[in-house]
Amino acid sequence: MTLVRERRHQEPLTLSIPPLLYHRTAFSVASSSSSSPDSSPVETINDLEKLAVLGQGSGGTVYKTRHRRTKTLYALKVLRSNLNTTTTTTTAVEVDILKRIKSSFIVKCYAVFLNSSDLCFVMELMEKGSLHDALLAQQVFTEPMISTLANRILQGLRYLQEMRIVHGDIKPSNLLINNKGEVKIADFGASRIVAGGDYGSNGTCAYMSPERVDPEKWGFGGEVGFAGDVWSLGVVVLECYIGRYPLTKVGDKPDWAALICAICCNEKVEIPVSGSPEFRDFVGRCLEKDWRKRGTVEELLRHSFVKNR
Ligand SMILES: Nc1ncnc2c1ncn2[C@@H]1O[C@H](COP(=O)(O)OP(=O)(O)OP(=O)(O)O)[C@@H](O)[C@H]1O
Repeated sequence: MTLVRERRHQEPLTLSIPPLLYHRTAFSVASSSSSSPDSSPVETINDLEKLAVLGQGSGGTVYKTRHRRTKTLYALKVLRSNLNTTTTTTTAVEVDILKRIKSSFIVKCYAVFLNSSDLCFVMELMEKGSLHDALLAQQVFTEPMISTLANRILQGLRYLQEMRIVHGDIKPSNLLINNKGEVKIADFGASRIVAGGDYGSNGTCAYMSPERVDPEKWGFGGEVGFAGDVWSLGVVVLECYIGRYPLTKVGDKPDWAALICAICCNEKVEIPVSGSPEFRDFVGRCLEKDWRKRGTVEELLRHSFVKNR
């Protein structure tokens, strides 16, 4: 991981893609209007040359790429081959979701190509990397910065909610930042279109809500998935304020049991007294353990901490 992070700051290195390796398939996603890359869409994967590795996730690698003719920069996420039934299903869900999305609060996907079993997602390049990178670099987040960030994530969640999509994996590495400093939601690997309250069991445990970790104790119902995304937002917001993962204490053994206990036990999450009353109330509404009492996206968008951002 350290190696990858170091490499992203190096001069672009040209990694050529073997010709004819990739071919276009029925997965191709129509690009939408507005921002500049749309006027020069990627027609084949060979239009792109790889410049550097941007990051690595559990399923594959993300590259910085450049369109050979137009010189437009894109991010290219390559999900590794040997797709089994589960990953194929997950990926098909991700592609289906991406096809429907058009929001300035969500990272744009211009096209998806299939290379035998590798899937390549051509995405909007988010030049400043992820919020996770920013936290690792010990960037200090002031309350106004956190408020703007929370407002954007909530607007993205509102858009998804209108489309009946639960993201299911809101966490710092899935929140990307562009050159303008705008945060957008990325990565729909764990997302599910809500049908009768069903939403995925994938996602990252540290940011999962109590009802996802222990549904028997906390119960479930129609809007439970959306409430889970709000919980994750609360964890992210608190993490930006504190500068480290906030639900376990410094010195706690960072094991699975401690994490589950911190998420699911009955005590309220501690919110630093140094925060403003608005900040403390906002985080408290997100990190309400009982999802039925938790703030909704609409309510939180009207909250004084994020309003008018
Ligand atoms: N569109 C993009 N623009 C710039 N950097 C990106 C983009 N997409 C991803 N990245 C970088 O690549 C990293 C890996 O992304 P990826 O979505 O593959 O995995 P992840 O979300 O970090 O982890 P996991 O898939 O295991 O949950 C991100 O953390 C980010 O730093």
